[in-house]
Amino acid sequence: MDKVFVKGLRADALIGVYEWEHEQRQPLLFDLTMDWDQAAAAASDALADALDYDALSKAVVKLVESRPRQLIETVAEEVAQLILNEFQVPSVKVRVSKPMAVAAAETVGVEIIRSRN
Ligand SMILES: Nc1nc2c(c(=O)[nH]1)N=C([C@H](O)[C@@H](O)CO)CN2
Repeated sequence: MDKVFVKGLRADALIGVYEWEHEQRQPLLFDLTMDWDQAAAAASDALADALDYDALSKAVVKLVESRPRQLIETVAEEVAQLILNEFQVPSVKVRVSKPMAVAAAETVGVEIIRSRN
């Protein structure tokens, strides 16, 4: 299957289980990979036939920054469901990195793959 991807998408989120994390926004970075058949877009050269990665990226940042959450697992699931339902994508891989979470690590995170029923 063809893919559309977005790498290193940043959203400044209220995210975490600790008290300070409920008040201070911190960056989350998203790597998103969507299954998407490119044939129609390539033939028509029309954005209407493509998966618009700009619109998708803006929708993801808006969702992530909209309200506080405790776990990055929750964020990953919500982002996956948004992409599946709002952009009619058959399958998506969502990788969420939280670079400020563990001082001794470059980054930590979770990765999920979800498909439409
Ligand atoms: N699997 C997870 N482990 C932890 C999370 C998380 O979201 N998922 N969150 C925290 C804290 O918020 C941490 O990031 C603060 O540094 C701890 N473990």
